[in-house]
This record gives sequence, structure tokens and C-alpha cells, in this order.
Amino acid sequence: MTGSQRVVLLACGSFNPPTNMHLRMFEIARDFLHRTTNYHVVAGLMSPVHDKYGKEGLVNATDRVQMLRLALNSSAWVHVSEWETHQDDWTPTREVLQYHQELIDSMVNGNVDPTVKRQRVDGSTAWLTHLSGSTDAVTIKLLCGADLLESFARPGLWKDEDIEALVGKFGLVVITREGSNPYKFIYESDVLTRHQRNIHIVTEWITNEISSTKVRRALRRGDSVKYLVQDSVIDYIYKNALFDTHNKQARRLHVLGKEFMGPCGMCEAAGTPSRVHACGGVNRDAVSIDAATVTTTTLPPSPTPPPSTVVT
Ligand SMILES: Nc1ncnc2c1ncn2[C@@H]1O[C@H](COP(=O)(O)OP(=O)(O)OP(=O)(O)O)[C@@H](O)[C@H]1O
Ligand SMILES: NC(=O)c1ccc[n+]([C@@H]2O[C@H](COP(=O)(O)O)[C@@H](O)[C@H]2O)c1
Repeated sequence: MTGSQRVVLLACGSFNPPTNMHLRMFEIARDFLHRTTNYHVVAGLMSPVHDKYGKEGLVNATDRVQMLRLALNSSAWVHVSEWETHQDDWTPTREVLQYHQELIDSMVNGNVDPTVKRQRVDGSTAWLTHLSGSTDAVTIKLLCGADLLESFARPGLWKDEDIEALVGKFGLVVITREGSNPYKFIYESDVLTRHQRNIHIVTEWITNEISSTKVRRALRRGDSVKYLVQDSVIDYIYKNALFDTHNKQARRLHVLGKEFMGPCGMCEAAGTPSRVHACGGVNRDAVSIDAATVTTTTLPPSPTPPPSTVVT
């Protein structure tokens, strides 16, 4: 695209778990920027936060990275950056953007700064290779929901100089969320108003208030999260008993009309007899599981779904 400026959109967050709305953010932002600005979005990055961020209920980074990888199998242009998760501690968002901009500078833009001691470029930076082959420089912008923008006002959460750098140096692409008013928020902030040209507010008309919190709540209750989260991610969550789904496996498998043949690694490790697992998983002859009670029922042969033994 001639005359356009190449950008990478980077979203920071817990992604605990990644939802379809996290993925949609990138599509919405790219459409908007291509329609209304001279920017050409060449890649998207999702940077899951370090375990030491310490948010309640945060599952470990290995699982969050894995879920993101599975979710992003459906995207040709958005990738996971594991860099944050490999640091010794939590990294402020400004430094996350700075690191990725320097990485792009040295690998794509040809501005190698010898004073910058670069971290090892790992497999998760393969996305960079797609950006070579053009002399147009690539810059990075923070992609976020309006709630993240509004968190700038929370006392002690963000340093003033970090906010200044995020809006002044990098720029923001903000997706509206129910209950937020980013225009008013910018109006009320001197620093944001000063850099308003660098803040792109994208009104999402097809509103969708999926949040990881709501997905975790549904999982905890054994409710379906299908069509809120990618199927591969749901499978991963149940397989690894994340988000308190440990005792919900039998219920889900009943709903799906499937059987759970294999024992759960945790139950095996705990030495539970293999026929009925404390996790709710069962071998072929046993089912009907509740967090409190375990009843044995003989199942009809596969593939007929088991009788309605779902425990409410
Ligand atoms: N429904 C949504 N609409 C717009 N932005 C969203 C939406 N859900 C998440 N985001 C944005 O995605 C980024 C990462 O979000 P995060 O992982 O905190 O998700 P979340 O769903 O808001 O999480 P939680 O519910 O655990 O607080 C943030 O910038 C957040 O504002
Ligand atoms: N000062 C900062 O740089 C700062 C403060 C709060 C949150 N954040 C980031 O914003 C994201 C917020 O994620 P959650 O909405 O899941 O809390 C995380 O990536 C976190 O690192 C950064």
C-alpha cells in the first residue's frame, strides 16, 4: 500500500481465558484504521501478562499462552508474544511496547541500536519475518478496550510518564465498551487531550460484552461457554481442569453426549481408583458425578449418550 504507514497492534491483558471478543478487537480495529486513517495494519500481537501480575484467579502463563495459541489458530495475522511471561516479574505496559518496538526496529526497520541488549529472539517472533520485504517503517500501537483507557485514572496504577509515552510516543486504539465514555474521559484529561490525535476511538456497534470474568463465572457454574470462546480453548480448559472446571467434566460430557474415557492426570497422581475419578471423569462403566456425590451407573454401549444422569 503506497503512502500508508505500517503498524502493529499490540494488546496487553490477562486473557484469562482469551475470549472471542479479544479476537474481535483486532478485526474491529483493523477495519477502522484502514477505513479512516492512512495506517496499514500488518500484524497483531497478544501479550499475556506475567503470573506475578497477581490478579485473582489468574491461571499460569503457560496455560494462558497455550489457550491463546489455540484461539489464534483461526487468525492469519494475530500472534502471541510470550516475552512478558518470560520476564522475572510483571512489566509495565509502556515497557512492553518499548521492547516490541525495539525488536521491530532491529529486525524490520534496520535501526539496530548496539546499546540495546536484545533478548533472545525465540520461536514466537516468527511473525516478524512477514514484515520484512518493505522499506516502510513499522510502528507499534496499543490496542485496548475503553476500560483499560479509563483505568489510567485509577490512583497509583499507571505512572504519569508511562501514560505520556503510551499516548505521545506509541498511540492507542481504543474499542468502546458498554458503560464507558472514552470521549468524555479524554476531555477530562489534559495529557490525553494533548495527544488526542494519537488516540483512535473505535465505536463497536455490534456490541458484545463478553469478558473473561463472565466466562470464568459460567465455567465455575458448569454453564456452557460455547460461541463465547473458541472450541479448542474450551477443550483445553476442561482437559486441564482450569477455572474450577475440575468437578464439572462429567456434567459437560453428559451435555455433549460423550464419554470421558481417560483418567485425569491429577486423580491418577492422587491414586484414585481408575473407574470413577474424583475429577468427575469416568471410565466406560461409571458415570453420574457431582462435586459432593459419586454414584455408579452402567452406561449403554458407545456411541449412545448416557441416560440423563446429569446432576444439577
Ligand atoms: N468485550 C470487550 N470489548 C472491548 N474490549 C475488551 C472486551 N473484552 C476485553 N477487552 C479488552 O481486552 C484487553 C485485555 O482484556 P482482559 O484480559 O483484561 O479481558 P477482560 O475480559 O476485560 O478480563 P477480566 O474480565 O478478567 O477483567 C483489555 O484492553 C480489555 O479492555
Ligand atoms: N502501569 C501499567 O503499565 C499497568 C497498570 C495496570 C495494568 N496494566 C496492564 O493492563 C493489562 C490489564 O489487564 P487486566 O484488565 O486483565 O487487569 C495487563 O496487561 C497489565 O499489565 C498496566
